Amino acid sequence: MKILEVAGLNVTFPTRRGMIRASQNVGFSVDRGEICVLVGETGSGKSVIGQAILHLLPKTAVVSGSIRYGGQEILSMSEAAYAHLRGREIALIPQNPSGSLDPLMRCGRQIAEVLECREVPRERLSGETGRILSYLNFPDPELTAASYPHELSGGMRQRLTTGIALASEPRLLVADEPTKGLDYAARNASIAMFRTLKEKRHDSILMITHDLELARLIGDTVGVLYSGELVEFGPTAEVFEEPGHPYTRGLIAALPKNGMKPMPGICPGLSRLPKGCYFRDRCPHPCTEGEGFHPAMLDVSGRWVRCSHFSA
Ligand SMILES: Nc1ncnc2c1ncn2[C@@H]1O[C@H](COP(=O)(O)OP(=O)(O)OP(=O)(O)O)[C@@H](O)[C@H]1O
Ligand code: NI
Repeated sequence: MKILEVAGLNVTFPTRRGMIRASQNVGFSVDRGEICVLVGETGSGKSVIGQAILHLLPKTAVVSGSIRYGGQEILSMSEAAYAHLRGREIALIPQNPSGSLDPLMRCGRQIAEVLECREVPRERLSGETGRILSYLNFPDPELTAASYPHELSGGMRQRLTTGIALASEPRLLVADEPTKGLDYAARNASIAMFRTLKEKRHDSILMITHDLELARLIGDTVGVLYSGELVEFGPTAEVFEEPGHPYTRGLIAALPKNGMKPMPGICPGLSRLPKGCYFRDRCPHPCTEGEGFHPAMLDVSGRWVRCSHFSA
């Protein structure tokens, strides 16, 4: 059962430097209880997809395509109608936790406040707050509940914002770079938390990250973005074991554990994309088709790859 279905999503920003095509014909879906991870280098259009799902794109953005949540079209929904979904049904775990935490309120209270908004009865408040805290991988949840945000580490603050998002019982969580700027230990704590959410609560999560290893560790499915479009999408284990697109192969080879072999070249600018294959200039095996023909996403038994040479 699909909770999220994105189809033919285009997001363009008209600017003085031309049209920036931040998202092009993006399509993928997320099943209930599944973690889907979108990866790609900076500027590849990851956050724009999250913003489109959350109705957070700036008014200047030109948007087309379809985003369905639980079968209901939400991309064209009015702001008034969408306001009923935001936070309650679809919640964002923001990249910067400081902006969403109240510095003057104890951490446990910040979760309890959201529960109060949902009219959770008084006698169940502390139990419910404790239950949410237990998912967040804090060494001492009670101590954390009694602390103020400035007394927590950056990683703990990030996990607390996830707890605040969970308190409204959303059915879909969108996490934009939840591990950005965290050190090794904090990143591992965050990964453990997302694993718990998946295993114990069966949360449906769309995660946006540049961290390929994070995708491998927690994603059920992974989508690889390049210059505003998906070049590969499929079950995580399959994509990592047998990447179908040369860009995915390059990303995997560039991981530290694989010898950190950098990919030569840079991606083309989003305001002057070439006519054919966007990856052609960097491709180790550039084909003649890719010169003038833009490859479509090919579906080979549930794996989607945007390369004329892909076959399973
Ligand atoms: N409001 C905006 N106006 C103009 N261009 C924008 C706007 N928001 C995003 N863009 C452009 O759209 C492209 C995609 O941006 P996006 O933030 O989705 O990238 P990203 O993959 O999330 O990168 P990062 O890893 O750095 O967060 C970028 O080229 C960016 O400059
Ligand atoms: Ni981003």
